[in-house]
Amino acid sequence: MSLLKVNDMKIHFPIRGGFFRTVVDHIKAVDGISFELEPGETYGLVGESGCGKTTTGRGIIGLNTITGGEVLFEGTDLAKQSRSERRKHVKDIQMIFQDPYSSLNSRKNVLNIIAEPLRNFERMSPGEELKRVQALVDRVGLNPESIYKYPHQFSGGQRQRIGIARALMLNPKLIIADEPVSALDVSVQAQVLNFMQEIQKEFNLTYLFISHDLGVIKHLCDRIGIMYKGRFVEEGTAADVYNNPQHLYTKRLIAAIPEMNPEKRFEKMHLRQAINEEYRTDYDSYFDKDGRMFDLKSVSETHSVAVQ
Ligand SMILES: Nc1ncnc2c1ncn2[C@@H]1O[C@H](COP(=O)(O)OP(=O)(O)OP(=O)(O)O)[C@@H](O)[C@H]1O
Repeated sequence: MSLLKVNDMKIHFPIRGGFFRTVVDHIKAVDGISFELEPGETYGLVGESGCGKTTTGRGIIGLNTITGGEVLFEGTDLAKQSRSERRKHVKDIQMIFQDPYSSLNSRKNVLNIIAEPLRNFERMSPGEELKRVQALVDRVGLNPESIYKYPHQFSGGQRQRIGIARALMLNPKLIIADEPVSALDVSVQAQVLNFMQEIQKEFNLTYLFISHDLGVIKHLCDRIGIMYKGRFVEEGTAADVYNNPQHLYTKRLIAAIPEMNPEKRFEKMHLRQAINEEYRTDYDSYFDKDGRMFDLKSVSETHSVAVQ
């Protein structure tokens, strides 16, 4: 059984207008996406800013109300459960956020930050709690005395490690990592991602990585879904999506990845130019693999046929 099954999920936000603030339209932030995560798998959700990635993550964890479709966690539809039933599952799904500066409470020390999720779910003696926090602080590579320090006393990479320790505190099955390294220096990004990969087996974790940068996460992911305007334009194994992209939009994301090799850099510049010439003003029209153009509205149907 899949650990997570997102089935035709829709999250529409109402736009209100007029004197009576009636609903005049909707922002279709997520408009019918489907994907599954097997236990132990790493799935990448990739797309440009505003395509609905964060809304998807928040919908799975219950922070955004789902307006259509379902989210099954270990076969159970979370949205249909009572609050107390949902609580049991909510501790199995933890989120790591983009900005380790604002996501940690600056007035709490590391001990209280890391212990907080545990205190919400389990009763434990202060001694036991301290032991667990110390073990996690050690595992994420921070000094034992770190637990009495405050977030501003750490570097960006160290703060993200504190965020990871907090997420691990409840022994979750699924971690949703929303742009976990995009606020960090390039040199630190790889360290944090490598560390996340290192602990995956040890803690039996399944990852949903959310990123605007295919280059950053392609090495980590088993499968990738490419999102555009609330829908999937393409989904497949990371190798297939990266080496054999079927959609112009995916090709464009790949072309945007900075190239370190000077010879390939030139090649990539040409690719970018060619793609830009092929594009009209928007990405709403795509070329399928036979070179036919189709409208984005039909992309989800085309996609579901393609992946069967
Ligand atoms: N609570 C909300 N109310 C109204 N609109 C929202 C809300 N949250 C998100 N949106 C809109 O939904 C769309 C998708 O936003 P979302 O944050 O999910 O995109 P994203 O792909 O994660 O982009 P970014 O990486 O910039 O956060 C955007 O147009 C955004 O303005």
